[in-house]
Amino acid sequence: MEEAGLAFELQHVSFAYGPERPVLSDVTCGIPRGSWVSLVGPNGCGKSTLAKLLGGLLAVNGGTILVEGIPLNQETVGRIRPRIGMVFQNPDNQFIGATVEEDIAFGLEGRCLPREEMTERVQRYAGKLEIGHLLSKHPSELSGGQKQRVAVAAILAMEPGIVIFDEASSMLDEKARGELLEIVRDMKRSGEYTIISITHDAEEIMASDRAIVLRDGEVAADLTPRELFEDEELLRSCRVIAPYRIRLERELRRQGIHLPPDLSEEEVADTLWQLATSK
Ligand SMILES: Nc1ncnc2c1ncn2[C@@H]1O[C@H](COP(=O)(O)OP(=O)(O)OP(=O)(O)O)[C@@H](O)[C@H]1O
Repeated sequence: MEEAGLAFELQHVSFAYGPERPVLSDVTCGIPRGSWVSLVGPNGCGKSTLAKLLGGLLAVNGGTILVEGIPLNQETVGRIRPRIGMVFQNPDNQFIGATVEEDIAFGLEGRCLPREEMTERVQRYAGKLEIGHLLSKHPSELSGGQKQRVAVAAILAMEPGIVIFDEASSMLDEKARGELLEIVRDMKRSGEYTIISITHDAEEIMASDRAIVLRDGEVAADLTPRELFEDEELLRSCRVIAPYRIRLERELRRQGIHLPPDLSEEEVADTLWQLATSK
């Protein structure tokens, strides 16, 4: 693997919270720059712990994490951390400002940016996240989905190259979840970000480039979403349900009907209609 092409390279990473069995015992994997990787696995397998290690919020007990080729350690963490933005599960816990505008500006104040640039960035990222009309609102006036948009705007305004979403959509309703997924899709399309999403959501995994499966403190698999969704044993162990489309394809295969991959919903319906009416 070419080091320069990797946002993260993990070599034999281990971590324990205390003297008990380590949460992560030997994690080795690479995350290419500009890619979108889903981190999946059973509850308690250490996904959030790994996210915190990647974000420099915890330090490894053993092994190495390279961020864009630089070893993450006590000396480099201050330099590396601003490159990495993290969006967490609970939108309420992430709101720091008294208004949306203050909240987006908060992180920028820490960066000591000139006031005009700060104002310009708040406007620009509020516009991108379609929350420009909410800038003067108090968090109590916002829905969960709107708060999560504010959290994303606040992170993106700091212009990180890497963004980690730790179950960021799990507390949102279906509509807000779909909207957040669109935001992440746009981020991927822009080519400006390496994205890591910790998720159990099939749609989200399907939209990503690769899935890294954590189990028993190690990487159990590093594969494409389609490969993951075809592996029923692996899916069960991760507590992930394949998207309806893939489950339908699998059931049809059991009946001897092989649909070509990547058909649109309309094409699937047409193919099934033709099969049904040709008998
Ligand atoms: N601050 C902490 N102190 C001690 N143990 C912790 C701490 N945080 C997490 N753990 C433990 O470490 C293990 C891994 O937790 P972690 O949250 O990383 O898993 P996860 O895969 O993200 O789980 P989930 O899918 O349920 O969110 C769990 O057994 C958890 O109880």
